[in-house]
Amino acid sequence: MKASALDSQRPWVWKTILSAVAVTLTVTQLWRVDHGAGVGKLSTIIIMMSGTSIAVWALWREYSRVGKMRGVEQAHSQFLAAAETSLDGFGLFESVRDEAGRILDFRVLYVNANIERLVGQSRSELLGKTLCTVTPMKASGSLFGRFCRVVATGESLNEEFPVSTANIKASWLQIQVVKLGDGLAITFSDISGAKETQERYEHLAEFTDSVFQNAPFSIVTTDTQGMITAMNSEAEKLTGYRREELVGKASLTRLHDERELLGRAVAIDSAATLEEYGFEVLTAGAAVGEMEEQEWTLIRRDGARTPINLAVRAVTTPSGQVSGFVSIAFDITDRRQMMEYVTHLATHDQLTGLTGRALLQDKTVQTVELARRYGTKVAVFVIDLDHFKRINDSLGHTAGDQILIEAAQRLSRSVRSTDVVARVGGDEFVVVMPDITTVDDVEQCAANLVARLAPEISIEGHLVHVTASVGVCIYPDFASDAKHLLKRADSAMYAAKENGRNQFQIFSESMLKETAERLTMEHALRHALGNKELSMHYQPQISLTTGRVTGMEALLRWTHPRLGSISPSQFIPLAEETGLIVPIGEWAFMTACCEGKALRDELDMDLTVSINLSPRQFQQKNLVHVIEHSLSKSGLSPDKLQIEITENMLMVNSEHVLDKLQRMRELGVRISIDDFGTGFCSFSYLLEYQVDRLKIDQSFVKKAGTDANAAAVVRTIIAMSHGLNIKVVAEGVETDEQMRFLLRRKCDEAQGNFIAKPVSQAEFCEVVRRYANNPSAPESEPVSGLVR
Ligand SMILES: Nc1nc2c(ncn2[C@@H]2O[C@H](COP(=O)(O)O[C@H]3[C@@H](O)[C@H](n4cnc5c(=O)[nH]c(N)nc54)O[C@@H]3COP(=O)(O)O)[C@@H](O)[C@H]2O)c(=O)[nH]1
Repeated sequence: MKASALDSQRPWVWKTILSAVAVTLTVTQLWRVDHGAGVGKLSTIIIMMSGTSIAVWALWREYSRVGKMRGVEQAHSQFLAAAETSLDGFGLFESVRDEAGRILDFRVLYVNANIERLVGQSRSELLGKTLCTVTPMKASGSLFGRFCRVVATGESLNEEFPVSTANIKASWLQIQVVKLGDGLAITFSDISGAKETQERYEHLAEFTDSVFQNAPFSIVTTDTQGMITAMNSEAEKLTGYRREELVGKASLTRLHDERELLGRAVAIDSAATLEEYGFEVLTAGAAVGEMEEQEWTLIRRDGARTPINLAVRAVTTPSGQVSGFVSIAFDITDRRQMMEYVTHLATHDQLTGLTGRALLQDKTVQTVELARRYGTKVAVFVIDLDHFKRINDSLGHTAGDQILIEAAQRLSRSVRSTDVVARVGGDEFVVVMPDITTVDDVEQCAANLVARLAPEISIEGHLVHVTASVGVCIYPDFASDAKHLLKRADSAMYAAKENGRNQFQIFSESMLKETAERLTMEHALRHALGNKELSMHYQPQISLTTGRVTGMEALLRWTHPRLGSISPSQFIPLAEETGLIVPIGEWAFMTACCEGKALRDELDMDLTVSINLSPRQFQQKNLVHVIEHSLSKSGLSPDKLQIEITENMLMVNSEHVLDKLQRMRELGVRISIDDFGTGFCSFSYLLEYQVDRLKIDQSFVKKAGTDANAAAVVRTIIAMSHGLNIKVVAEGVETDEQMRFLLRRKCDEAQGNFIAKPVSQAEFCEVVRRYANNPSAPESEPVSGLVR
């Protein structure tokens, strides 16, 4: 600022400043001071603008005239320094009035450097101009009117307003207008930055509030004592409470189940109230910075209970002090129902709705644990429907399913609600009964189960008679844990089946012994192959047309050094159950192919080797490869190998069985159906799978001479097989009479002890040579002369 500009205005400036002092300035101290220049008075005056002191003004008033002049000049320069260094724009304006004394405008008397910067004009340009020409203010505008009011009333004005004019370098201004003589002292503060920050905060607050209010989950905030301080709309929906009913009035614990809070409390101070200990339980993790979520039960306003997922977080001050908590919750009724549904699906049998195998095992373990603790007994019943497979195959799977459902319902109706009823396999059920007192009770329950299952079931107009075999084992009498309890009840069920079905069997001391023997045998069987205890025997098969030996059935033999010779009917089922049949079967294949080929070569005869394949072997993935490998290694021609399978294996209609049979046929191997007549195979299956040979089951052959029905079965099988161009062999021929019967019925081949018992490879040559030296024409000579 040029000093001359102010100098010219000096008398007025002083007049106005001094009158402004009366209004806005504070005289803070007055002294009387004596100094060399004379005697005077010092006043310290602080001008407050926008809440800040813009000038500290010391007035030294000398009593002498010279001193007076000097003091005025000094005060003048101090004011200038103060105004010029102010961070705000500062200006002095005098009223421009018309003749009637009305204010028309305000003339610029003084502006500081910040005003120059704000309006982008120099001081020299501004001085003498009026406010309405320098700013967008209109003399008719309301702001102008308020300025006039300041002059008229002496009441200062403090306002904030946005700036829309481009030539003013601020977007928001705060003005403080004070009357100064017949004019105004105006402080312009650029508050654009503060406004921007404020706007940002307001925007953020609005955004946060909108997020809070519109969040798709319930949010409830509390203070550190648990008092609810805010809740969003979703919280209102979830709890059923309106905000005003809870905010500032209730603790978060109002929304929780007292017993649940109590149950999860680690330790409770006896003097603590529900609000205190409950809130502590809810926020225990959050208070130490944990981010865990838990499932709780929310108690709604109407008392209804809703499962919720609740996450509680602590709100902390910048210094790390917990200032409150935020609880975020959502309703998990659907999720829980879904989980329950999925868990039910996974743990229950879909057809009958009964407990499934895995859950049964868990429940049995729990029941036994409780019985152990309370010294009670547990009975486990394994129930297997008799001949269910036969019914299923003959009536169809839909009927089979209905029978299973009916059986499940009958069982459920026969037991207490605390008992467990499970379906663990196709037609196998298990009942677990806790709190059994005596063995008599168990017998009664078992008899009851057998009786309740026995009545006929009406299926699609047919009355089906389904019986059941029940095996029972009692804890702790015959089993010390759940695993053995289930296993032994299963063994007892098999015993019931062996005893004739439609009955129950309780696991006993003697069965315990059998089980122990079985375990010994299982252990021994595991080492049989490695210890070279297995061998193959061969039983000749003869043609009933030529009387010649046409082939032999390879049969496994096991001789244990201590247990002696063990029958295949004993160890083959065990090998199947344990899976040992796979390595044993592989060995049997290779041995039979090699020895069979050697016998063919040694005897120089066109002999076919028959080998048995059990159902478990069909599950072996590389079965076809095993056969192929045995054939290539032995050199046996594939068409000289007969695979013997039971007719029920054709009926399972499973992909893996049918595919393997097809691939065996492609190799050139022959397929023979063993024990024919005992299963449910229809002739269409025989054709479909291009079966080469049928073996009439020994039970029919043995009775053929004495039992008309058996004879009819044998006759029918032979006649129908011939009609289908399938060869027939009768097995288990033991007598001359049986042989004659078969000859008369034109059976193709025969096998049995009457011809020769199964013998070792070495003995087989001798048997065949003896037979070849004594050939008999089957039609003319007694067949008993064939082999001895
Ligand atoms: N998967 C495999 N199973 C095999 C194998 N070797 C045998 N087995 C199966 O074991 C079951 C019992 O066999 P086994 O004790 O050897 O009995 C066979 C014959 O000895 C017996 N047989 C033969 N003729 C007569 C007779 O006149 N009377 C009489 N009481 N028994 C006789 O029959 C059995 C042969 O039956 P089959 O197999 O149905 O032709 C048995 O089921 C074998 O299949 C093997 O290597 N793998």
